[in-house]
Amino acid sequence: MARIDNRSNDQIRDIKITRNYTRYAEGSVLIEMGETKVICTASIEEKVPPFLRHTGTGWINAEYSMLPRSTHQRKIRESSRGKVDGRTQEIQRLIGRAIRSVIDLNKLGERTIWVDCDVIQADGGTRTASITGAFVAVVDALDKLHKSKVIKEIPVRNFVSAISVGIVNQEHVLDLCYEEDSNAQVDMNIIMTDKGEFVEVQGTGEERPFSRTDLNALLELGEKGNKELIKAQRAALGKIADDILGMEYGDEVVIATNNAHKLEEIGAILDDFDYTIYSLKDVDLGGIEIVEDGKTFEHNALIKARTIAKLTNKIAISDDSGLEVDAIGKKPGVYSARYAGENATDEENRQKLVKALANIPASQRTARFVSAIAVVFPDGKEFVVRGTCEGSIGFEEKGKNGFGYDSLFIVNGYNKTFAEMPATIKNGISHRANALKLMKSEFSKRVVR
Ligand SMILES: O=c1nc[nH]c2c1ncn2[C@H]1C[C@H](O)[C@@H](COP(=O)(O)OP(=O)(O)OP(=O)(O)O)O1
Ligand SMILES: [Mg+2]
Repeated sequence: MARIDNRSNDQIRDIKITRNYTRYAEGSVLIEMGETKVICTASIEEKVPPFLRHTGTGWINAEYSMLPRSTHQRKIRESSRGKVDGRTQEIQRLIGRAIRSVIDLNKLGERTIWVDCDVIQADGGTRTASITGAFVAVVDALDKLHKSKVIKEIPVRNFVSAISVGIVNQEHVLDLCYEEDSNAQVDMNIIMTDKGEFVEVQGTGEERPFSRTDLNALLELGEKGNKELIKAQRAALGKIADDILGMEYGDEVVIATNNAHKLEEIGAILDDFDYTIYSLKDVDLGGIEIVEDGKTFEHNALIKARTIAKLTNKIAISDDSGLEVDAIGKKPGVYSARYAGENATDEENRQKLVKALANIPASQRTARFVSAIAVVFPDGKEFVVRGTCEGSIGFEEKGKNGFGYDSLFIVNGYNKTFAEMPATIKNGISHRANALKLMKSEFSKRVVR
């Protein structure tokens, strides 16, 4: 049977979230779910209820009300009646619990956020719309506190939203309007986080009991609806949401290097990295020439990753690395690959280094490998980290493993060159390993999976 507004059973109403709707509150949102419209504000008060005084912990309190003419018949103001009715009590407690569940109250500090949800037009789902809208208002209020440096970070652990589901005319439907709500056999409100976890499920067999199969179907609908609501919250909050949640970028990365040895090492070190790793060959860019004209490892790494992210529209990870030898003013540095000239082989570079250091005594042959790892995302966001490995330069080559300057680089504490070690040892202690470790931790802060 068709729904009264012709939606499919699993379709939410049009949602619109307008931020900064009124002027004075720290957070102010108009949320519209179809014909249901609620103004949600979040106001900061620099004190807490008595039970939290001197604990350093904050609080969030919610109030809810409906304007007299938000409904078909005028509803008498609670202030005129002189008391808050049971339904209002229940709803405002629900809103408070939902918002508190995703906020780190310790990090909020000793202050209260007052959430006010005022329904200006009711067409079903006012409590769920209130929660979805209030969350956005609270984030805006917290963002203001953060921007004015009152709090060190925005203490939001998760996004939270709410939607109604129910059984109407024996069918499972999502996001009931008033007409459907008043004819529902089963009525349920589902509050969920962006992680797909439940905060609260309130379900009632108003007209008849419901089965486990019904319940499963309703939860399924609730999950779908909440996903869409959280998408709308994210879109409304833009960059603030990205900073809290990180970005979603898919699960493919390209290693932006033409050096097969580096590729192998990076692949081995990123063995536990939960992404599908591609090389330049896999994306048909093998052999691409990128001009590395930066003055630092970091800059060159960014140049390489930016180019490949742009060409592939995937996350690009690059490495720019080299050797800093103290006795010759940290040379060859960013010129390590071209030390003996443009297109020099590893062999030629090593021979040049051995000659340049011929008269330098053992004690003055200290050096370090440096690796800058850059990550550039398809939308242009980027970061770069640096790892190093300390050692010294031998008088002659030793060992057969590895590549580049490995046979000349004696690792501190090992008394062996990188070329004398198995790859598994090198990949646990190298400049590249150290940089990639930092990369992984920065990466996970910026990305949601
Ligand atoms: O673990 C290492 N063991 C030995 N040598 C190393 C290492 N790590 C970097 N190196 C040397 C090789 C090259 O002479 C230069 C990197 O130059 P660099 O431009 O970053 O790499 P590359 O041109 O070979 O490949 P690409 O730019 O496509 O990533 O430092
Ligand atoms: Mg290069």
